Amino acid sequence: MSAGMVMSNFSLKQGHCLELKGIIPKDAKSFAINLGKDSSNYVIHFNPRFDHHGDTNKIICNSKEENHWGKEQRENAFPFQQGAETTICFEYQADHLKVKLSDGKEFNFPIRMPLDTITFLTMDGIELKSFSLH
Ligand SMILES: CCCO[C@@H]1O[C@H](CO)[C@@H](O[C@@H]2O[C@H](CO)[C@H](O)[C@H](OCc3cn(Cc4ccccc4)nn3)[C@H]2O)[C@H](O)[C@H]1NC(C)=O
Repeated sequence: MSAGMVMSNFSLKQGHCLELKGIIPKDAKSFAINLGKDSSNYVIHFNPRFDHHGDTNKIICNSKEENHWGKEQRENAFPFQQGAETTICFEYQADHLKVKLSDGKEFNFPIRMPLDTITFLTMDGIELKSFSLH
């Protein structure tokens, strides 16, 4: 399993997108991408599950404030394959994040805690290939 990657030397400002390309391990049960302020405060926990916690081929999103999880949001779109590369864009807007998937599908996730810029990223269970801000 890919060890967790942490990045904190960037600023995703409102109106801009963060594009991440990553390789999903062949044996992945799930992977997670977290964006926010620090390890206790995520504006989004993006957690595609192949087979984990009773979820099969579902994206689970949530927020975390001072280490407390919020309400989960489940998405049915699931353009992920174990062993393959994927590209995900996170567009930061004032009251939501627009998440754009590699098959062109997209969904919104509400911003539940105000944050001027997103400066913290962790990736678990997926190997980062490229990171770009637009
Ligand atoms: C019905 C009563 C039980 O509800 C279940 O409660 C579980 C425990 O709270 C929920 O699972 C948690 O959901 C959170 C989001 O709401 C996070 O996804 C929790 O995982 C955090 C986490 C990250 N990591 C690192 C990681 C992630 C992926 C791959 C490798 C390492 N390890 N644990 C994950 O353990 C799970 O989503 C929830 N299921 C439902 C249907 O609500």
